[in-house]
Amino acid sequence: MDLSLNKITHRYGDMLVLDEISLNIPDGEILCVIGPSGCGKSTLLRMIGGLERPDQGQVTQVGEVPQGCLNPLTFVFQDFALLPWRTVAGNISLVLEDHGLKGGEIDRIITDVLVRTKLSDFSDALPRQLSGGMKQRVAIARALAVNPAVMLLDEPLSALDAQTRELLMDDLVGLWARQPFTGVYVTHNLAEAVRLGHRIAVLSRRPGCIREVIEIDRPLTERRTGDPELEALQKRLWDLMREEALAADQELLNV
Ligand SMILES: Nc1ncnc2c1ncn2[C@@H]1O[C@H](COP(=O)(O)OP(=O)(O)OP(=O)(O)O)[C@@H](O)[C@H]1O
Repeated sequence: MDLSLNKITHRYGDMLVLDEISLNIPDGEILCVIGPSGCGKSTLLRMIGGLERPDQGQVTQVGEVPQGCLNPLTFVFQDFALLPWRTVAGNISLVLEDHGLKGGEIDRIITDVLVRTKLSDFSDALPRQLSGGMKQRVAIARALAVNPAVMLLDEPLSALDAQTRELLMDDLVGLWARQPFTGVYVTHNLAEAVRLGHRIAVLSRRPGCIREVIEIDRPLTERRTGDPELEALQKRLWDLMREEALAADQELLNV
C-alpha cells in the first residue's frame, strides 16, 4: 500500500507545527524522517497513523493491504510499551485477541513472528527479564503480528546503547529483506537514517516543512556502518541540518 501526504498543515493553539508537508511513500519502501528537535516529526507520524487529524491536508492510503492484514498501520515506539505482567507471547497475543482471533490462529502467528524476530526461546519470559534490545524486538514482533501495510516507527532505537542499536538495525534490514514492508521511520540519528531509509525526508526547524528528500540507491542489504559513501551522506545531512538543529536546541534551553 502506498501512502500519499498532501500539504499536511497543523497548529497547536497559535503555534504552527507542520507547514504543507507533501510526500509519497511507495509500497515496500522505508522513508526516514529527520529534522531538528521539536520540528514536528512525531506529530507528522501521528497524523499518518490517524492518531490525530491535520488542520489542513490529507493522508491518503492507495492500494491493497497485504493478505491477512489486521491493522493497515501500526506503531513501534521508543519506550516499547509492553505490559509488564504479560509474557512475550502474551503481549503479542493481546493485539490478536483484540481482533477476535482464536487460539490456534493466534499461536500460529505468534510462532511465526517470534521466529522472524529471533525470540522463539523467550516466549514465556516477562518483559523485566529482557534487555532493552529484546524488549524492542518484542514490540517489533507485536507490530508484525497484525501483518500491517505500513509500520510507523518513532525513534524505536533511541533508548538503546550503540551496540544494541547496530544489532537491531541488522534485524530490521533482515526483516525487511525477507518480507519488504512500507515504513515511516522517525529518528534523530543520522546513522540510522542512512542505514535504513530508501529515502530520507529532511524537515526544517518548526514549523516543519520539507527541506529536501534524499534518495539512497544502494540496497538496504548492502549497507554497512562505516561505509565511506554512507558516512559522506551522513555528513551532508548534518551540514543541511546543523545550524537549525543548534538553534532548535538553544530554543529548548531557553524555555
Ligand atoms: N498534543 C500537543 N499539544 C500541544 N503541543 C504539542 C503537542 N504535541 C506536540 N506539541 C508541540 O509541537 C511541537 C512538535 O512536537 P513533536 O513531538 O512532533 O516534534 P519532534 O520533531 O518529534 O520533536 P523531538 O525531535 O524533540 O522528538 C513541539 O513544540 C511540541 O511541544
